[in-house]
Amino acid sequence: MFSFFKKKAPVVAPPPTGPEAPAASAPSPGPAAEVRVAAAAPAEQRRPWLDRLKSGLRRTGSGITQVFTGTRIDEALYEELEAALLMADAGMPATQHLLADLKRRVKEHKATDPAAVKLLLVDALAELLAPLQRPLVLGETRPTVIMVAGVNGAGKTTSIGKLTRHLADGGLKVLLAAADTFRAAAKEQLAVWADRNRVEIVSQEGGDPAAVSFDAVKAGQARGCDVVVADTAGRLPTQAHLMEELRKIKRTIGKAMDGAPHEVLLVVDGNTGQNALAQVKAFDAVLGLTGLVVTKLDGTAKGGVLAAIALWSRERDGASPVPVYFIGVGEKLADLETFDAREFSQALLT
Ligand SMILES: Nc1nc2c(ncn2[C@@H]2O[C@H](COP(=O)(O)OP(=O)(O)OP(=O)(O)O)[C@@H](O)[C@H]2O)c(=O)[nH]1
Repeated sequence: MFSFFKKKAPVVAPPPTGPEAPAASAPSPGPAAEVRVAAAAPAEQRRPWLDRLKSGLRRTGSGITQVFTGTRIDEALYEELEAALLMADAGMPATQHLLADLKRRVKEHKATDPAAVKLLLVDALAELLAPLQRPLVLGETRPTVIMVAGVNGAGKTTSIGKLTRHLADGGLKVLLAAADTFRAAAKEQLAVWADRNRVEIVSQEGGDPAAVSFDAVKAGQARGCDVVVADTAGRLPTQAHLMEELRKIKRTIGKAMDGAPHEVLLVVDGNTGQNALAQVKAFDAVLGLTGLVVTKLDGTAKGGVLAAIALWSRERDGASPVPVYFIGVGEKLADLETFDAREFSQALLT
């Protein structure tokens, strides 16, 4: 379970008075909303999630943990580990990074048995993944505008649905922009997930996705929404015209509200392994990503891609790492959770 917790008391601007007050029709940014942070529930409430995460990651983890069932720490063990990490789609740079770091730790701790080395690998992986762990913060502006992109079937709509439920449960007013104007069922899918009573949707079948997003942001401002989430149609990064369309959606959202979108999220299917890393790089080059959601880590043998994303993220040209806000291990509401580097490493390897 995770919730959106209040971080600090609301900063309420005094209502404008006197001759400088803006005309009633002028758009007003309104008072700053309460800042909310996607935060994990207390440890004991998180236990069912940990069990799901552990079982979801079993296929990725088993190949790696098998390396540590022997009795000796020798070059053969490291070679096997290298092969296992590559099989898990960690990629060569992250694999080399982890091996070098692990050897250093083994020396430092004078570890003498494979079980102890495995625990040192948990530490090495947790440290590599740590920069990806950052909570999603909402409410620094009102509305906070979140644009969501990804390839077809990555799990965008499902993840938005789950996220929206958490937001609504946290008492936040959410408006969805069905900017996936290609797929007729996309709007209905959003509506089903998002609890019709509490979440409003701006859509326009067959319309221009940039126009839908613009209207949604304007509607979100006018209706005093806390969050506007724009769901875009799936596309491959090789489809230049569709990537250009994404750029246009982002630009148009910026015209509707200064500084928006405040978050540009990419949803990637963890089951696609190294391909997911290629998607992250390509979408980042076009959009400038602020966060990731990694879905379908259940049942995949390629969950090592998170290590590859972490290494790329840490070396990202002059920019801060792109955090993984949420990971998904199934289709149910409870299967989407905040990402925790140590929790992930432990679930994978122990
Ligand atoms: N096993 C598993 N399935 C998931 C997960 N997240 C989403 N799915 C499923 O993946 C399928 C595609 O999800 P959608 O949310 O429709 O994907 P999308 O990215 O919106 O798809 P397009 O709009 O076609 O681009 C659905 O059947 C989801 O239930 C996950 O974490 N694990």
